[in-house]
Amino acid sequence: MYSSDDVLVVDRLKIGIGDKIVIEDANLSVSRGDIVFLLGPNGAGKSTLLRAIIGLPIYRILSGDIYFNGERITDKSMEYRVSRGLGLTYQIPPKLLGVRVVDILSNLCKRSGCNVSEISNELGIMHLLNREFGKGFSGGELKRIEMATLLAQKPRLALVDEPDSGVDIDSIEIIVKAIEHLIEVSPYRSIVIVTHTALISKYIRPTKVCIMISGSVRRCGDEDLLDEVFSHGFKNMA
Ligand SMILES: Nc1ncnc2c1ncn2[C@@H]1O[C@H](COP(=O)(O)OP(=O)(O)OP(=O)(O)O)[C@@H](O)[C@H]1O
Repeated sequence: MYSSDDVLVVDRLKIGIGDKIVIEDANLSVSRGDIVFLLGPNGAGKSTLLRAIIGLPIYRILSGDIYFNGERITDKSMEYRVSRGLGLTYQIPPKLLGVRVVDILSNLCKRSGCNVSEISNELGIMHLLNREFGKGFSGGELKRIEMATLLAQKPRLALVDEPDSGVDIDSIEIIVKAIEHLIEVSPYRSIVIVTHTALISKYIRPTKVCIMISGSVRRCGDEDLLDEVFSHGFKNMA
């Protein structure tokens, strides 16, 4: 069903949070060289899908499978998946709230062999390094810090959740450069980006656009699908 070129395969995934079914029968495949944009209305389950792929424990896999680089990772821990090279915007555990940004980046760089100053310069966050993670950042500052934590993981495949939301027109160029950098460090030259806006597509052309509605991926196509969404919305795709 899937080709040997596939880097990530999500096969008929059903996800529950508590008693609620949030993802129903979701399929997604990412091949070498794929720049995948995942779009969909609010509450469709896009963030949940990314978090289930990375393996955050509250997202229970009820059925279906996830394969990364040919290996079935459905039952593997988040730590294992990250060690294999999957990366999602860093989710700060509550016990680390209050830790300085520089300490979090240093910790990630120690593992991956990156350079905190280089990454901080790239994202323009040098002046934020000594502030506490999770406290009082503007939306745009937070996005740049999140992108820095993702770059610091040097993931083989980055899953990027709404990098362009709440980001001003000047900062979007910084975010776009970081995304290009993530594609460069990916041995597959692949990435998955959840986005709501056309803003990012002005700079980065998707090779594949997928539409998620009510917990399942309804359609995938080429970048022309973006025009359809921005002209007609998601109504006709349900
Ligand atoms: N921790 C949680 N507990 C209960 N319900 C949750 C939880 N996380 C997500 N959900 C629910 O799962 C559904 C999908 O949410 P999700 O955040 O994945 O959607 P989304 O497509 O990313 O939306 P948006 O575009 O608004 O960011 C929503 O109905 C949401 O309320």
